[in-house]
Amino acid sequence: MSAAIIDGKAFAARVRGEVAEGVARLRAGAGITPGLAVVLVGEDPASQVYVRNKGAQTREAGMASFEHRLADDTTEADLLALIARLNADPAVHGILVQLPLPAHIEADAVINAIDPAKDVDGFTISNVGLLATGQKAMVPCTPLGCLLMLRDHLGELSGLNAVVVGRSNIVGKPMAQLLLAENCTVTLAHSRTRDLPEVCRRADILVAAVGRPEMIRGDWVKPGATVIDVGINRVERDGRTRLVGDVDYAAAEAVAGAITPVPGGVGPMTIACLLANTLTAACRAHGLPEPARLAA
Ligand SMILES: NC(=O)C1=CN([C@@H]2O[C@H](COP(=O)(O)OP(=O)(O)OC[C@H]3O[C@@H](n4cnc5c(N)ncnc54)[C@H](OP(=O)(O)O)[C@@H]3O)[C@@H](O)[C@H]2O)C=CC1
Ligand SMILES: Nc1nc(=O)c2c([nH]1)NC[C@@H]1CN(c3ccc(C(=O)N[C@@H](CCC(=O)O)C(=O)O)cc3)C=[N+]21
Repeated sequence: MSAAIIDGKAFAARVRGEVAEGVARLRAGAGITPGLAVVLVGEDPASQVYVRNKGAQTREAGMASFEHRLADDTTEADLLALIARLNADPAVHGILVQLPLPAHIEADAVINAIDPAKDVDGFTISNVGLLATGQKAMVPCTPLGCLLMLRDHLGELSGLNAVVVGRSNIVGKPMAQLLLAENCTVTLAHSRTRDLPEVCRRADILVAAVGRPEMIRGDWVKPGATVIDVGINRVERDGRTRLVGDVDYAAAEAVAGAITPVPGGVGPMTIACLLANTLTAACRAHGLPEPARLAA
């Protein structure tokens, strides 16, 4: 039996459609246009692709997009001054600072300078704390996208064994929090985990967020499991650059019950959730009802 393919690209298009409807209602009803500011420091080519995609999709959803591209040698003080301006700008409802930042800038200081109400990435300590304590927060886009796909595919998640491989602040840890809030039994695995294949084989839900091309083999996957592949890895194959995930897709697909492809899985959902969070932030800023279906 081969796995159902969870079509993140199609799902993301649906989510963006719902966001666009919400934006149109907000503009017509209250005269408010949600605005997203994206800040990119330096020239990282992958980041440039994402920033371009985000800008185009933001405008397509009827929102305002403000892009700030800063030189590699921008000082932390200049970046903090820009954040302060964006915090104070009523046309900006969401602020995203593309990571990683250059090494001479302290990323935590920059992130925590963002007004939590505008922190559409959900990376500030305030939003992290709200999520961890089960309070209303801005939820990080990648884990939120994974959760929406899991709910859509599985319905009820309660009681399932979930294994998240990777414990980063931007993916692994918030993913674990969201699955815990869904009453999964959560294991958070990482580079020091003993016998990772055995740990993975216990998973009804396996989320891979490692950054190592095709590390998760087919025989690490429990038959029938739902596999969410967050990894975006560029590899050279047959003289061409290709995008592969953290999961050996061909092998896992033969065992899993369902699996997300790379590309066309988690990536497009991340951007769709960023737009959803921006709409949510705009609604909250004006005390208006927010789009419940697009939240955690
Ligand atoms: N689709 C999307 O929208 C997004 C995709 N990504 C992609 O997801 C992947 C992960 O990103 P991110 O979370 O930022 O990565 P990080 O590099 O911040 O974290 C990687 C995690 O994987 C763990 N790890 C590394 N090697 C191993 C190993 N051999 N066995 C088990 N665990 C291991 C690390 O463990 P330890 O903590 O012990 O070092 C760490 O916790 C990347 O491919 C990235 O490009 C990221 C964000 C969004
Ligand atoms: N502050 C911050 N927030 C982020 O959310 C953030 C970040 N920094 N830094 C980098 C990572 C990575 N990330 C992706 C978003 C979309 C795709 C995406 O759309 N991927 C497409 C393919 C795109 C391609 O061809 O490269 C897909 O998987 O189908 C991928 C990766 C967000 N990140």
